[in-house]
Amino acid sequence: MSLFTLRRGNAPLILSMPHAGTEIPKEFAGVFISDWLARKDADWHIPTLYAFAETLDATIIAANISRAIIDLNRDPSGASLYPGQATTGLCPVESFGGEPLYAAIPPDEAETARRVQHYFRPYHAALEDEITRLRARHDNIVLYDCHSIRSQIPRLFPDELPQFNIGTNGGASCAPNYQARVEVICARSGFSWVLNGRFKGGWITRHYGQPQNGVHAIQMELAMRGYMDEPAAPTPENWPTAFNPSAPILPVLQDILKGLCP
Ligand SMILES: N=CN[C@@H](CCC(=O)O)C(=O)O
Repeated sequence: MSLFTLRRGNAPLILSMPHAGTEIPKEFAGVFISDWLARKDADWHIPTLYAFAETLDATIIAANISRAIIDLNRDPSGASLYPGQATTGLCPVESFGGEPLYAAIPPDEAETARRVQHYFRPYHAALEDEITRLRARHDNIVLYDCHSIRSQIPRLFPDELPQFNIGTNGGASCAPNYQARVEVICARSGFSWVLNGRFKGGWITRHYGQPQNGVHAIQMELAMRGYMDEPAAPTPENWPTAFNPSAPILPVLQDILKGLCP
């Protein structure tokens, strides 16, 4: 089983999809209460939604392994993304909604360290290599971290999430003009949007976003209603729903990536 899928391009644009994975390696058979629960919070259909980025010659790296094994968008030290707020951790022990994931004992320190070595490091080594490769060709590159989440998860946010949630770590992860390009397109799209609202950018955005070194990172958290139906209460019978190939947000995403990759 390959841990991630990599498409190398030559444009100054990398798409990272750390939560695209839905595979549960055999060694985790019986570890979770159910594999459906372990996969429930995946960023469903994200590689399909952004497949058009190949025509821009973007580099695309997408995880194949479920975030329940290890979360590629968390600090490998284990530090919380949002101290004091509800969130999920490096080796999450519960779903976004707070349901316990493990049938028996959750991972201890040694098991977490093993997963970091075996499942976390390879994705980040590949991502770092791609950043280095493209920076050698371009003075400035964009790392666009692709995410999506169900529109309503009361444990994480009280109201329905805006359609487009742009995260730049409070403006620290990219130069102002990159952030502005995305803001302008979202503002004229007619969809709801917010900059550095509930989702400010996870560890990938915060860690790799170094505008002073020509690496501009932006996280885009999409509300899933923009490209798939969302049942009021997901169950194994009704979730995940299919990808909507006529997703109304698709032209907006195309404009955003073209704007970041002129
Ligand atoms: N769909 C995933 N969402 C991201 C959000 C990161 C953030 O909290 O800003 C995640 O959990 O990593």
